[in-house]
Amino acid sequence: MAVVYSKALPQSGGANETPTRRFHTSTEKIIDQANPDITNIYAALLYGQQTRPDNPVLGKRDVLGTVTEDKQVQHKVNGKMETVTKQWSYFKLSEYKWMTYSQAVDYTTNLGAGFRSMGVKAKNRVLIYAPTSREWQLCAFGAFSQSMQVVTAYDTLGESGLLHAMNQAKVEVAFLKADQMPILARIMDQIETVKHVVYYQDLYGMPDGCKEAIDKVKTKYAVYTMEEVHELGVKNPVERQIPEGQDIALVMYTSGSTGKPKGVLIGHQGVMAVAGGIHLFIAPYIEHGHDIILSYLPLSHVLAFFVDVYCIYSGIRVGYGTPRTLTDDSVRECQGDIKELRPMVMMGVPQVWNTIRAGMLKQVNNSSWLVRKLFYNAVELKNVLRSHNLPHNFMDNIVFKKTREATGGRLKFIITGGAPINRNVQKLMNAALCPMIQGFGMTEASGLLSVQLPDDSTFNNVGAPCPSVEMKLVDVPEAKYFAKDGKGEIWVRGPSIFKGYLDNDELTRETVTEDGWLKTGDIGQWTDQGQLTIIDRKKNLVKLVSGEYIALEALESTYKNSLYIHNICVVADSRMAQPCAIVNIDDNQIAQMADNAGIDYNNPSEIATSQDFIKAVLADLQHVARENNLTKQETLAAIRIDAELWSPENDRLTPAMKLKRTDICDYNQDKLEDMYRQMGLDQE
Ligand SMILES: Nc1ncnc2c1ncn2[C@@H]1O[C@H](COP(=O)(O)OP(=O)(O)OP(=O)(O)O)[C@@H](O)[C@H]1O
Repeated sequence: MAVVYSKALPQSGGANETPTRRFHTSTEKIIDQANPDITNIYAALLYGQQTRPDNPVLGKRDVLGTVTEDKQVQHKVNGKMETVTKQWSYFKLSEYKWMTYSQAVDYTTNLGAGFRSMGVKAKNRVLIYAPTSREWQLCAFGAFSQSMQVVTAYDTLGESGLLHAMNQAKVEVAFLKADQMPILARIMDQIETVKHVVYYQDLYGMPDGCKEAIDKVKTKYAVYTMEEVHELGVKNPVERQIPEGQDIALVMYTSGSTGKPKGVLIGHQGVMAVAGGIHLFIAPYIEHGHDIILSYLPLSHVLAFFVDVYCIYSGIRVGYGTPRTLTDDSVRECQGDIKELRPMVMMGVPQVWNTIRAGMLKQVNNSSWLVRKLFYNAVELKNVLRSHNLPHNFMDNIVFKKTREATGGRLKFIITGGAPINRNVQKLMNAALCPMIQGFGMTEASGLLSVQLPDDSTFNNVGAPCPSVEMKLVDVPEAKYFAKDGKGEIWVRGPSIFKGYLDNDELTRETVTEDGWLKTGDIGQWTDQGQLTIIDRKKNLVKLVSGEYIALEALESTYKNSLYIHNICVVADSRMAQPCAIVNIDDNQIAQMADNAGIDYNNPSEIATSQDFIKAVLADLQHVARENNLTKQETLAAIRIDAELWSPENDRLTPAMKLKRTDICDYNQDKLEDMYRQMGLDQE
């Protein structure tokens, strides 16, 4: 009999809403804390210290140096191949060095005492503007040990965003990596409330320009290294001032996919309710005190943050890595983070998995016909066997040995979230690596709202509601989504819901109802097994000229099946009968793709605008549409290519790797207008 992952509460639901559903084993009670009675984030670390004091918990690699290499790149110029020399620099890293629970408690207690002796008090705010690292998390726990609040700012955030976060949140202390100091130096005259600046640096040192920036910052602020603050704490010990559950832990800014990031007030108990909820169902799949997770996604994003906290609480070691050093190819004279750490669990946003998939398929597609056939059939077979609960791991040693070894060979399951994952990507990862589970989360819910279990072999869903929330679907009449058909906007309620937006009560009232339901803005549907499927986001539903709605994100996820594209932004409005798209193709790969498609060109810089190449890519995308049974009105009518790789650095993606639609359209205005002309649309 099929498992039912969530259950409807009796006597719930109404004319415009589905019954309320909860995780199948917690229909009586929503989980509101981690056990035993852990309602604040610092207590999660203390719990680890009490239960496994000498177990390693936080691991990092030191940067030992850099290695610069010349690379010969082939380019076709005026019909002739030319070789250009480019310089690339790579990090050389140490092995992982671990801090035990006891050491982490001592260090953060001293750091908190250090903050206190600088004059920082409970409820004051410490802004962390640094990449994901052990230092990031130690600073956060140091602040929590004295009931200070942490304000998060993505390390890729530009000057204006950083200034906005610092001034809006009335930050007292700014904590940075030395590399970020030049940015602080540039905006320091406009910073209003900061009194102290604390920085850390790599063992190897800091990049050019940072020392001068630090000197400049010192003219206005008291500047300390992290070690100096720690030493201050050692010399001036004070009692820890552990927060209450209802205290605010974080001012976390959303990723900004729908506009300006909003400052979300997240409570300690909210995060620990999520941790308690996860523990209820994930504990059987984990070897606590032994398993390791690789943490490399931005800690300023809720997804990475709550997973780290859960791991610290439950005894999963957290090893820090960076997107720049994950694989062996990206470092020198050492192994990449994945192979060095050999994690059992790893998390990623769909963009990460899409890149891994493209790498795998490139290798497979370059092999002989027989190997290709064997590989693709094995992917299908392993998924089928898994879905019937039949033995399938024997295939790992025959077909998937290489792909598994590339990720250290110990992965038990991988987690994807933050945006929809393509079914084919999930299928491939299930087979070539290990089970991939999909979660659905939101900053306003302290992280997790729903997630699949590791032995759930179904696709196109984000699992059951987390035991820390209850959920219902509510009519969205303008888009013709009705609860009576089992569809509607996802509303959630529970202890993990946020405490409001910073300085924006009006938006808080619009987002949370008086009786505590958070309106997620996402459109969902229940499966027969009680899992949630996300059909789209309210803001990304677009009405076509026919009056029908199309779901942009869902379409993008489908079109990513084309191996031509690195990323895609589907564009539609009420003048159109069919959508069009801006397609992002990596300019390092475009020449190879054009060669494969037999397209003639004189210079690679011409390919993105070559009509023949555009036609070839569009034809492939239309083929993908047919293969996936998209309707005519969901099929792309035209495309244009943007060959500058979209990234958070060039403002085309949010730091959580989601599309920044407005920015993408602004940067490609000419291309859009050209496409609209081709589609016979009036210019607005
Ligand atoms: N597995 C998933 N599938 C589809 N969408 C997802 C998934 N996980 C998260 N999301 C989307 O991410 C949203 C939450 O993201 P986050 O809190 O980072 O802010 P954002 O919505 O991206 O940014 P902003 O609120 O500034 O526009 C959810 O509301 C949902 O739309």
